[in-house]
Amino acid sequence: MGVQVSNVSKSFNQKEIIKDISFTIPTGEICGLLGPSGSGKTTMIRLMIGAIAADQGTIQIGDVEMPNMNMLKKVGFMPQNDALYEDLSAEANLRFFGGLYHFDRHQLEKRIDEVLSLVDLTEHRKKLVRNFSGGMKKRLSLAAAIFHHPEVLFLDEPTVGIDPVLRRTVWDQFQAIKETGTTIVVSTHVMDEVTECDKAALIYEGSLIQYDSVNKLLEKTDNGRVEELFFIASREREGGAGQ
Ligand SMILES: Nc1ncnc2c1ncn2[C@@H]1O[C@H](COP(=O)(O)OP(=O)(O)OP(=O)(O)O)[C@@H](O)[C@H]1O
Repeated sequence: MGVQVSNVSKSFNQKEIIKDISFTIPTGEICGLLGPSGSGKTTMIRLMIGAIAADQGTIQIGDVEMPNMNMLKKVGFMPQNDALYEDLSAEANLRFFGGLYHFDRHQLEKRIDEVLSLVDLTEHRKKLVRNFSGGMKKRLSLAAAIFHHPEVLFLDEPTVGIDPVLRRTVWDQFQAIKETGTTIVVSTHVMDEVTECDKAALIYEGSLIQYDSVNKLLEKTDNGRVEELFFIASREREGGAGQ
């Protein structure tokens, strides 16, 4: 399923945080939401999953307008701060999250084995999450987010705080999930990660400054680095403010 964002705006306390954003993510692609800290990436994800309602505009997943409770069964979400139970083991966490999707006992245990293997945590399944490293927690959160075979997966800064080697492993896992036909929306402020994505939405101070395939975006730069597009936007803002 694809995602369509049409003229979406959102304010908090009279301050416009998302400013008239539109873009369309085709089915089965990885779309990066890139932007500096505070630019509005998390807010955009919360709008897309229907956790908050837009003030203006519409968001559709497939042909269903969000927020929509039924669509949540087809959507996976990995929040920025891991929503795991520290006092439970990895497998007990998954049993809890899996239980929310009404799997029967046999399916539940089978799926726990599958997702633990996918994120390479099988040998740590009995360990309490409290004793997990940051990277292990990220991988377990990913396992929970994909547990119910979502058709669209939203990942909010999934690689924050994990080392470069593990980052590679995590991206390999996202690519493997994409190969199953899942659409992935992933926010990051690590500009180099754009090359892992098919498309990227560049968000700056709540505005969408660019949306295109990653190849085309990089062609717009002199040095092949996407940061340049943010520098240009920032200079244009400053120039505009001075006029
Ligand atoms: N519920 C809220 N109430 C008031 N302000 C909010 C709320 N949620 C977000 N904001 C503000 O909106 C702006 C964008 O925040 P958001 O978390 O979407 O940015 P971000 O790009 O995800 O940043 P980061 O990478 O640091 O997580 C920030 O100024 C933040 O303080």
